[in-house]
Amino acid sequence: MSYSIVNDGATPTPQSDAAKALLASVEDKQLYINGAYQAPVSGAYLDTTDPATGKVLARIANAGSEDVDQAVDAAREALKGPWATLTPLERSQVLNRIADLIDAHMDELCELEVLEQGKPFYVARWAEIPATANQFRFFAGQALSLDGNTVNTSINYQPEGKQVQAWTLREPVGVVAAVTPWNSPLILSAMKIAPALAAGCTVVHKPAELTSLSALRLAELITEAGVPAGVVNVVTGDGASCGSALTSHKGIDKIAFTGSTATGRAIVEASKKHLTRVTLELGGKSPALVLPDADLELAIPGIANGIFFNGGQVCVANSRTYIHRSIFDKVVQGIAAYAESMQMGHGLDQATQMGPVVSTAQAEKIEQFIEDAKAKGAKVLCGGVRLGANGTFIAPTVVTNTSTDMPIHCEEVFGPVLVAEPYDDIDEAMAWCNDNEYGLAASIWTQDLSAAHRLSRQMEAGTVWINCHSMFDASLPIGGMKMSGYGRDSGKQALDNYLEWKTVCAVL
Ligand SMILES: NC(=O)C1=CN([C@@H]2O[C@H](COP(=O)(O)OP(=O)(O)OC[C@H]3O[C@@H](n4cnc5c(N)ncnc54)[C@H](OP(=O)(O)O)[C@@H]3O)[C@@H](O)[C@H]2O)C=CC1
Ligand SMILES: CCCCCC/C=C/C(=O)O
Repeated sequence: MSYSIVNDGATPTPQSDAAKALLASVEDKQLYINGAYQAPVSGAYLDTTDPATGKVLARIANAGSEDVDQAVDAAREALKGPWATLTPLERSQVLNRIADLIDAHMDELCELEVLEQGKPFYVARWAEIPATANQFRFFAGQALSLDGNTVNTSINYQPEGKQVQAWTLREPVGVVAAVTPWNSPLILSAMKIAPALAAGCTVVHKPAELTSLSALRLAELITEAGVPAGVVNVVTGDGASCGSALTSHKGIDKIAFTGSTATGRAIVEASKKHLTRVTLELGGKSPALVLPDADLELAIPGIANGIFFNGGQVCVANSRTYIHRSIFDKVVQGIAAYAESMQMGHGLDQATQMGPVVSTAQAEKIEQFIEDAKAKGAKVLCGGVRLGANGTFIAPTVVTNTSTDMPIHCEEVFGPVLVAEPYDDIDEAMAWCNDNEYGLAASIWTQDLSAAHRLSRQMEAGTVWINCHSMFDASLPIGGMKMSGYGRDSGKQALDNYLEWKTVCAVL
């Protein structure tokens, strides 16, 4: 099979003025602090490029510790009011307005993400950016029901004519550092900013240095919706200086992170100094377990989409699949045919089903996983090649004949690479599913409901899908077990990350 990229990955003309401006000239983008743009103290900037072509789109400010100090000060000041003192209904209305503004700027936000991240337009337009708006809508609803409890205590203290009464209050945890990655920039930012705002917190957001443009635009829309200055601030720059200055800052009360397990560990270390609260949504190596009775009309495209969506750069991607031997050939051939039919191209090309991965470095890393597996005897059923002027396109790949200790089989590749292996015994297959340091997600493909229930209980994963994979909704908590982190984004559970319990015990 020879692979090709439509128009050699050349950039089609975008629709929005914002995207056109990015392609027309290289602007310096500043830090968004206290409701206004300001230059970084150091005057240092980093290039943001289109991964499909390598073209520089803009230069983002590389914030240092003095800039981070200013952003944290602004967020601390904003904590005093009026944001946290608005009524729940007022906060809820503002969150709904943010969602409406995201919808109103849909094409612009999609094109920004496509240009800086590489994703196909349909991924942004039909999944991630609508889901970003829905995070704000969901948490607009949650903002209306931040209830404490009244408590019947057993305190044996009854001064004459008085009684002990106790109750709990929910209060914002304070200033939140939201540190987010490059794979799905806006939706993963919204998963932190929306519940933080619903709880009455203020935020300093540090987006990934590769994909900061859409985060800056979101901050502008948040201000336009009526969020007061200083409530949401954006510090751009590299993780080593800007990210670590933020996550080790004394003025931060809570760190909400999505990204790699290695960086998650560094953040936990940084948080120890001030005992800052941390939630972590980290890497994964999620299995798809296919039983002999699976509906293959669902399973074949479902598993293919579960790994090839967004070029496999999804924390929950089903990067391993264990398929009953009786249907193994049929399933892997079906997935390989799906892979080979995928049109690679620039994300702005409406025909594109798979764009480039985010950077040349990421493409090299993925290529190394494939080459290492080949050298150790793995068989590449399709794909396995790196293409494109910028070397950033990886053809959708299916690999078999691997062993569970090969890096491609047990480590997070974060690219369009599926490991597929046959099994004979379901207990052995379940053991393979759980024999991994990660525990983020899994899927089970069967028409036997009893088996689905039983196996979902055995799976060591924060989310188990049955006859589907990567189904997200703002109402569904997402997060991991084991080395995939702790805490949950999305769902009403996510609000707990941003709220403190206060106990009031009174003699009245
Ligand atoms: N779970 C997920 O959704 C994701 C998983 N990954 C995994 O991680 C691998 C590497 O990707 P990578 O970009 O390095 O991901 P990182 O985890 O390093 O990046 C996530 C965010 O953390 C920031 N960061 C980096 N170092 C620090 C630090 N010391 N303190 C505070 N913040 C920091 C990054 O900044 P900067 O902008 O400088 O990168 C970015 O904003 C991928 O191949 C993939 O396997 C990556 C992204 C998302
Ligand atoms: C419909 C929304 C798609 C969301 C993709 C979320 C990615 C999560 C992650 O990689 O952490």
